[in-house]
Amino acid sequence: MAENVAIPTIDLSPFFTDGDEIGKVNVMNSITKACSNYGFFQIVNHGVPLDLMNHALSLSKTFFAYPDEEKQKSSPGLSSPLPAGYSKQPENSADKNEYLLMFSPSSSFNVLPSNPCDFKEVLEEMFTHFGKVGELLESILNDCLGLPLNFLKEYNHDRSWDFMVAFRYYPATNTENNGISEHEDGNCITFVIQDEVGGLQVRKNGEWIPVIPAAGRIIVNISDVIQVLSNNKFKSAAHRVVRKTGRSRYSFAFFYNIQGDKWIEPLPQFTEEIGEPPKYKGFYYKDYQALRMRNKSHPPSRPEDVIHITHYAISS
Ligand SMILES: O=C(O)CCC(=O)C(=O)O
Ligand SMILES: [Fe+2]
Repeated sequence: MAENVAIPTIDLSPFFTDGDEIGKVNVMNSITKACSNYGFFQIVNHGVPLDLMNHALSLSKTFFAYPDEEKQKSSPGLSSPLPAGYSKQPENSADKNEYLLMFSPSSSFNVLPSNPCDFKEVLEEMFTHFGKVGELLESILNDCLGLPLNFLKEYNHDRSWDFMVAFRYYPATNTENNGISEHEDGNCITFVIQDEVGGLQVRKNGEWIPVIPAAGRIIVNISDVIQVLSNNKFKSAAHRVVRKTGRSRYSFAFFYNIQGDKWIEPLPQFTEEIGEPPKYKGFYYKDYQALRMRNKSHPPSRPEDVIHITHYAISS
């Protein structure tokens, strides 16, 4: 494993400072480079208060330490498109974690815990802050890709499919340390904070690079939708979580998403306008989501049968 290769950390403060145009261009160049190479970077000065992130991680530890009976008071409702509420991976799952999933604070699907008492409020605040970071990053990516002003904002204006997950990964055993198997995310842009235990790893040029935990940093990864829209100009990052022995690991992931009825295909700016063939067939996002959910509910016995974005790839 490549211990000495760091994931770039990018300071977003120029985007919170009036008139720092040179700073903005520098940030955009760094983000363009990270997204073109392997789709992963970290951000600081992103607008999410450090106290809030620490408080959220600490309340999450309190919540997951409750007996199952208490946690299961937040079990998901049946009609929810994703299991909003508390769930545990089934015993036979390769992934060893339990999690609490929520949609936007205004969603009627949410089943948020009433204990610890300020957890619900802190989760909702986290969601709102992450949503703002999502909008900021989307507008930066829009400009990095050279798309018309506000193109992605208008194309992806419906925020109802965004969701956030608080995770607890169990300590590794002597024989087994998989927290989440290698994957790419299906949405647009993912934001992750992890506690000091660490364990998130990114694949770069065939090597696994650990993302070293650092308070206040948000890890950003480009996901499949952006990879398809940009016809592979920006890469959807392969990553996994490896568990450590002796300690549980806690993290939050925010999935800045796109509404299911959206048609996703490589944009003309990256295909016909530059004489490049599209690398993907178009698809409705909800169909891709359904296939990905099926991977989880009915895991194929052969790894090569797991559906990835390559399912829509056009072979050249
Ligand atoms: O817990 C983490 O650090 C990352 C989780 C993740 O990759 C995912 O849920 O897609
Ligand atoms: Fe992921």
